[in-house]
Amino acid sequence: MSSDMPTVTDEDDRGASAVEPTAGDAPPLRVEHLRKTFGGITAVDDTSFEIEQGKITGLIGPNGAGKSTTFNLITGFLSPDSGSVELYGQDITGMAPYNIADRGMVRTFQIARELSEMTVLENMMLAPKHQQGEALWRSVAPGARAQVQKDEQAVLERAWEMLDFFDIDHLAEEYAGNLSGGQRKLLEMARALMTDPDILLLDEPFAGVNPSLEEKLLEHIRELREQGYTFLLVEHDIDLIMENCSRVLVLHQGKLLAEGPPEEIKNDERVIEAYLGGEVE
Ligand SMILES: Nc1ncnc2c1ncn2[C@@H]1O[C@H](COP(=O)(O)OP(=O)(O)OP(=O)(O)O)[C@@H](O)[C@H]1O
Repeated sequence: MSSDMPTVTDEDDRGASAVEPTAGDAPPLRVEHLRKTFGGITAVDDTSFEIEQGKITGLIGPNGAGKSTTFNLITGFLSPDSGSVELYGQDITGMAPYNIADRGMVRTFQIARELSEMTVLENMMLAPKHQQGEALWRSVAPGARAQVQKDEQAVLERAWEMLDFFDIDHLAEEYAGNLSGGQRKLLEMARALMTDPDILLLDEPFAGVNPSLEEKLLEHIRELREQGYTFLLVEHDIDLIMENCSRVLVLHQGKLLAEGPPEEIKNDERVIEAYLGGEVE
C-alpha cells in the first residue's frame, strides 16, 4: 500500500475484486445501523460511524459497551443481525474474515493468536493470503513450480522486513510460546502487516505490554500512520487514546454515545457521566 512498505509480490495481485483506496468520497470504513444481539443482550445497537483515511480513530467505552463485538462484526468474525459495513464504499457485510483481509482490512486480537509450537518466522509465513502453494505444486502447468518458488521467496522477504520493522528479527527462530507478552503483541502486528493491508483494527494492542515496549509499539503505529495506513484502535488507556487519535468514538451500551476530536470528547458531559464517572479532565 505505501511506497515505503514492501508488497508481498512484485505485482500486487489482490485480485480483480479487491478494493483499493481511491481518491473518491468513500471513507475507508463506514458502518451503518449495525446491530447484534446475543439472546436477550443487545451488544451493538443501531451503531453508525465512519473512520478517516490515514488517521488513527479511537474506539472507547466501558466494559461490555460493545467494542469487541463491533470489531468482530466489521472484520467478519460475526455477522450482524442488521446494518452494513462498507470498505471504501463497497459492501463487505457478512463476508468471511479472509475475504475482508484480501480487500485490505485486517485486525489484531486482544489476546495474540500466535502458534506457540512454531517459531516466530513460521508464524509469519502462515499469515499471507497468497498461499497458492499446495494447488500449484500439484499443477502441471508449465512454470507453476517456478512461480510458487518466486511467491514463497517474496513472502519470506516480506516476513523478514516486518520482523525487522518491529525489531523482533533476532527472535525469528525462537518458539512463539517463549515470547514475552509484549513481544507477542509485536508479532501479532507484524503478522497483520504481512498481507499489506490498508486498514488495521487493533483490539487493545497495549494490554499486558510494559511501558517501554508500549512506547516502541506506539512509535511503530505512528510511523505506519505517516506512511498512509488507517487505524481503528480499541484501548482502555484514555490518555493514550486522547494523545494519539485524531477522532474518538464512544460506545455505551451498544450505542454510539459521542464522536469527535479528543478535546471535545474529553469535555463531553455525556461521556464524563456515562463512561468515565467524572475522571476525564
Ligand atoms: N458471544 C457472546 N455471547 C453472549 N453475549 C456476548 C457475546 N459476546 C459479547 N457478549 C455480550 O455483549 C456485550 C458487549 O460485549 P463486548 O465484548 O463487545 O464489549 P466490550 O466493549 O468489548 O467489553 P470489554 O471492554 O470488556 O472487552 C456484553 O454484555 C457481553 O457480555
